[in-house]
Amino acid sequence: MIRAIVTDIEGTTSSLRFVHEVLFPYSARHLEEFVLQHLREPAVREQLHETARLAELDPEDTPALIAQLLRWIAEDRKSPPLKLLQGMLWERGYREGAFQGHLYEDAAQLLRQWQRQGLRLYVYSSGSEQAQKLLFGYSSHGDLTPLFSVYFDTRVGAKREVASYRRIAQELGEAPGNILFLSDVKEELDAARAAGLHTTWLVREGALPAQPLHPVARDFHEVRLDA
Ligand SMILES: CSCCC(=O)C(=O)COP(=O)(O)O
Ligand SMILES: [Mg+2]
Repeated sequence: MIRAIVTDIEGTTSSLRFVHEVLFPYSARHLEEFVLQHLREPAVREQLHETARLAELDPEDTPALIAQLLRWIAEDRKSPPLKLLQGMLWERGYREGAFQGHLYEDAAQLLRQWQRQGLRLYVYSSGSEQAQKLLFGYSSHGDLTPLFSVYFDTRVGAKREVASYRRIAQELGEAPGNILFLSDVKEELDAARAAGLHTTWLVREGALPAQPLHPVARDFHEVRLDA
């Protein structure tokens, strides 16, 4: 019996286009200014040090670190220090009304309905916890943060690793068989299923896979909880 739903964001609750055409370009435009303005803040320094460690750069060479972070944005690398810095700098964009978090109508409707039915709702995204809370807090459907109990990010592990889903189940105190994971990425679903979770593959655009190895849904209305 499904008691908890863990959802991905990009391509699942929210459009790829919003992330790639609004959020990522905003972070690319504002990264240098943000880093230089907040260089002395421990939270920012820590992520610059982590960038230097991962990219084998001099931690004092700020221009090289900024260039590395900009390359990671262009490559859509889910690098934890980049994701944490993006969360920090998107805050201004949301607060100033430069954009709202995109949420599909069906996702907003069904998430509310599932919560009313007594299901526990969680997010698991490569975007940082702060970035996730901003997206749902300043969403096109209002503040949806009260819907979710926990926001998991890459601190629990990478989304294509089986161990990450085992850890999530453990942290939720739920048997994996009571959890449904929603995502648009097959490799994430494969990892979740290998950990014993139920899965549903959101295919919002394009042709449905010929022989899907996971239950498929075009939108949240088609997600089945009787797995
Ligand atoms: C939730 S923050 C914006 C999305 C983002 O930065 C990202 O990397 C999306 O990753 P996901 O795991 O939700 O596909
Ligand atoms: Mg996704």
